[in-house]
Amino acid sequence: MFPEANKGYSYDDCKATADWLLAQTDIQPRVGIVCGSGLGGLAEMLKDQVAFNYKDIPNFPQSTVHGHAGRLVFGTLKGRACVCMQGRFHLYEGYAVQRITLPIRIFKLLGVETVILTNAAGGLNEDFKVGDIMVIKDHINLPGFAGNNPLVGPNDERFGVRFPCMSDAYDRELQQLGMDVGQELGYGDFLKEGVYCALGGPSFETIAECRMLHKLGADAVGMSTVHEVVVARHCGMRVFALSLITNQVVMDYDSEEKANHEEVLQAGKQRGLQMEHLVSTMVTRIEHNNSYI
Ligand SMILES: O=P(O)(O)O[C@@H]1C[C@H](O)[C@@H](CO)O1
Ligand SMILES: Nc1nc2[nH]cnc2c(=O)[nH]1
Repeated sequence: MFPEANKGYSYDDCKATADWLLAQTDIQPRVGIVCGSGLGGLAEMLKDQVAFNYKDIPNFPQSTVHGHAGRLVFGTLKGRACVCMQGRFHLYEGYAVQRITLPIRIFKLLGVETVILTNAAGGLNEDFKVGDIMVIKDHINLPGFAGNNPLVGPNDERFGVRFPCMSDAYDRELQQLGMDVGQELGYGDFLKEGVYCALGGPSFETIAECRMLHKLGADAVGMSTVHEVVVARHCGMRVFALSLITNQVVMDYDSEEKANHEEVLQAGKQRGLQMEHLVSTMVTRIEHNNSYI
């Protein structure tokens, strides 16, 4: 009934992977971080690192995209225990959506309560500039519209309910905290809020598609994150997510601009440090405020 590739990720399989990891580190993370394209530098900030290459972790897929190192790093960020995916998986790599979201369930079984995700995205909102950081307030899951939702298949109640609510997908207190921390750090000029829309990729959008997504209410477009968010919310973890606007999408037939992965990685290099600083400061504040954790 379900594709072969989706088999083998039962609760027990996820538990086996989580237990395998926990047996090799004393770090018990409460915060799980997923780094987007070119944004893996955050993992380097972790102290007392215990790192695993994805190829060595039972059941883990492999990273195949430039800018996604393929390491799971445990460590502490300003004293708080974290686990960080230095590289994520995408639909366009050929993995089933249930497979690319497996690490999120492993986060849950490791004891993670809050998930922080970053991504690189194209700006649809005409007020956005390259280098802007967008606090994600909501998403449009276009692969999900077509039935490609990570929760398709038998539901295991140990993870969550059959029909999870998504109207509160992005934790409102964490969004506010993100905006406050960004202002305190002096990022006001390039800190935005908005709606992220995910497509399957790997082709970038046509002009007509960008115009349509803009009309639908999306502020930024990418190829990830929403599947991870659905799985994180299904199993009750809180979510905070940031997009780095790495390029302006092309909306005009007279434009000579062409989206490409190199400019995406380049924008990550230019704004990476500020993204890392925002996330690490968020992590500190989550620790200091018991209402968040
Ligand atoms: O993993 P993210 O969503 O940051 O990666 C984006 C989407 C594509 O994988 C890639 C395009 O340049 O960057
Ligand atoms: N789909 C999509 N993903 C991106 N990731 C970074 N920029 C873009 C973009 O313009 N479109």
